[in-house]
Amino acid sequence: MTETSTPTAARRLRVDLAARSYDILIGPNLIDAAGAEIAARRPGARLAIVADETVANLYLARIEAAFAQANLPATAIRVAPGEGSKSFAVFERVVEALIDARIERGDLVVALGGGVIGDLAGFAASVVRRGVDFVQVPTTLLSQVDSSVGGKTGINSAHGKNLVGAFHQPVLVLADTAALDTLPPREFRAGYAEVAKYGLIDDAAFFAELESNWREVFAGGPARLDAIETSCRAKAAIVGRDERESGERALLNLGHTFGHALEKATGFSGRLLHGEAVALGMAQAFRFSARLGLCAPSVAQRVEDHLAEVGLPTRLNQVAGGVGPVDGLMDAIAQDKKVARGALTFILARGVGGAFVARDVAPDAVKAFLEAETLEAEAAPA
Ligand SMILES: NC(=O)c1ccc[n+]([C@@H]2O[C@H](COP(=O)([O-])OP(=O)(O)OC[C@H]3O[C@@H](n4cnc5c(N)ncnc54)[C@H](O)[C@@H]3O)[C@@H](O)[C@H]2O)c1
Ligand SMILES: O=C(O)C(=O)C[C@@H](O)[C@H](O)[C@H](O)COP(=O)(O)O
Ligand SMILES: [Zn+2]
Repeated sequence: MTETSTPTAARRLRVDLAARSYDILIGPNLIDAAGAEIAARRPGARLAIVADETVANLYLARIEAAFAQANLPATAIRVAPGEGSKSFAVFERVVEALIDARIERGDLVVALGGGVIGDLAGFAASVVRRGVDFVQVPTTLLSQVDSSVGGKTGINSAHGKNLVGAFHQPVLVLADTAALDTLPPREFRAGYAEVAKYGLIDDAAFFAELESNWREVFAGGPARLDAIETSCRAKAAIVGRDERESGERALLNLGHTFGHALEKATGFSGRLLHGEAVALGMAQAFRFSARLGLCAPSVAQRVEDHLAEVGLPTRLNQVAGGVGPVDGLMDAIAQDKKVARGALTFILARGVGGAFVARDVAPDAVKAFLEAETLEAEAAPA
């Protein structure tokens, strides 16, 4: 896709990946500008919009109108909302629908929705005709600050989270911040976990700012826009240096080794949203770091306090229906994509903003930690 100046007034960042570089535009009402933005870059393309039913009911007509105005013919493919759509069955249906719509190599798939849709539609785009380009139009906080950027796409397996997928970068990201006005509070909160993650990884000043100003971020306005931009900038920088997670990109997995195991244990269901699992997983990563003597217990407490203050879960007893036995969690952890020759990798921390990739973490230490966490949950049921 050729680089172009944007027809709309929006904040613009760039993911620098040589021939796969692309823009991230952030601002209100970008859905209405999607036609002009895409036509400026890919005139004459045919589009297939993938959306879940909830997002389709809210925004499909508007984006279709924008595409019609820019003379971009578009078909729509609807799927059920929720993590369950990151499945082989739904993936097959989307792939067949894209082929049926005669989406060719020069055309575009448009992922309109949250991270589920971005991961699913992006993966479908990566395989149809051995790869067609796609555009991310993220409509949740989580997808605007994280999943729409970086090119990880995929679906879940019975063995665990995101175990089938591909690296396939989008050619453009249009984050319409006004779409967040219709997002349910629980979903906004879940997305906030990934915002806080950037502070915890390597930006202590950002985390401190969030501790002071999180209410403004939740309320909307400039603080929210700033938080989205800071998050995208942090992710774009890491992805630009390590597109395929051979090194530092693994830092973006802070909280995810525990979190993905918890998502599997709760059946990839609405009992625990991805962002909620990440919040709990980050609290656990810091408590585990403290247990290993890597950071002070007060640091882990500070992290937990902030996540809890915004209403995110930080302890196992807050997961509706529980998470089952520790052996089930350990099985899921053994399937984590960061495992190398059977050795476990975790993202641990020496402090707020001091995350690092810890390779060859002893399974016995992880198990003992999870047993302690489980005992504590059983002693204090919610
Ligand atoms: N590829 C990556 O780098 C990456 C990064 C983080 C997370 N993820 C994945 O993203 C997924 C989670 O994404 P999510 O939290 O966006 O979930 P989601 O896509 O399921 O969206 C959450 C819910 O909000 C609804 N919704 C979306 N936009 C809305 C809007 N503007 N108004 C009202 N309702 C709206 C959806 O219908 C859905 O029910 C997980 O599968 C996770 O693994 C991927
Ligand atoms: O982009 C990344 O890299 C991340 O790890 C971002 C995570 O927030 C995201 O949930 C990602 O899908 C997890 O990646 P996975 O490789 O552990 O499945
Ligand atoms: Zn995540």
